[in-house]
Amino acid sequence: MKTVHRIDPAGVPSQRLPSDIDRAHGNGLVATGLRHAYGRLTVLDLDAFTVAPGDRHAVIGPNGAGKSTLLDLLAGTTRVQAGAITYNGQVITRRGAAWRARTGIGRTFQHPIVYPDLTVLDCVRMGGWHHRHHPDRTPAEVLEIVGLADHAGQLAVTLSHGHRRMLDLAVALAGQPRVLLLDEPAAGLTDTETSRLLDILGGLPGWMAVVLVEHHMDVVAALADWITVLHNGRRRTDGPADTVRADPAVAALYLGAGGDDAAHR
Ligand SMILES: Nc1ncnc2c1ncn2[C@@H]1O[C@H](COP(=O)(O)OP(=O)(O)OP(=O)(O)O)[C@@H](O)[C@H]1O
Repeated sequence: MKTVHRIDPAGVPSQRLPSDIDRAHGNGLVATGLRHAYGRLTVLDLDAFTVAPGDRHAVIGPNGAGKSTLLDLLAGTTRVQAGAITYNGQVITRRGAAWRARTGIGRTFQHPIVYPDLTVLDCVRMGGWHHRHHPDRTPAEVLEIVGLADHAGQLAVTLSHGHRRMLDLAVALAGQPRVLLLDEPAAGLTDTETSRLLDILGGLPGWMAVVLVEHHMDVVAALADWITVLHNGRRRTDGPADTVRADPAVAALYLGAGGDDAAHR
């Protein structure tokens, strides 16, 4: 199994230590050979992706690199076409998003979905429905954490963009994930909101693994200890966050591919 993780079809050896990979196999999320295509366009072709407990793993890359597709496949919101996903040693490739959420894989969305008829509190209740009898935290406590306690009775659809993002995070947290997948959580946030987000994410328990897709490098710098760089659906490189962020080739990738100048922020 280890060999699979050390070989990349593009010839880029992963820098993940075998001990990390072993940990992920026993008690984490492991994807191997994920390929995804829309029609004839292959948008993801990833040899391996591992998330061990407590990881703070950022996935970066220019627009269209396949980052959201990867999260969708890990969360089960998109069906796996090729490849395999295991979680805590159990094959979950064919399991749907609701099953995965109940089992501990939570996510937020690049474009949060808001139910027009539900209050903020009810949305969080829905997120934690499978833990309603023995929640680690009540929905009201989760709202307190994300700073939305004063908005509990408000219709979710009336929230500002920044508050919708916080609600999306609250819904995910109410599900008591062991792996939290975050799709551009800082997109469109003000500086104050971003700083609040960093406080919230920085305060997450150490056992919770976080996978962060993000263009804002300051957010990545604050949270990630490991970075995978995707380009055209493939793993361009991965490694410790400081090393990858300092790599001139990574900055060039953003600028050269017509992405924003995120690598410099
Ligand atoms: N439903 C779809 N139908 C066709 N093509 C799609 C669909 N969803 C995504 N794509 C394409 O797949 C590729 C990867 O998209 P994806 O959203 O995963 O990239 P990304 O790295 O998350 O980009 P961004 O940073 O812009 O959000 C893009 O070329 C995108 O246009």
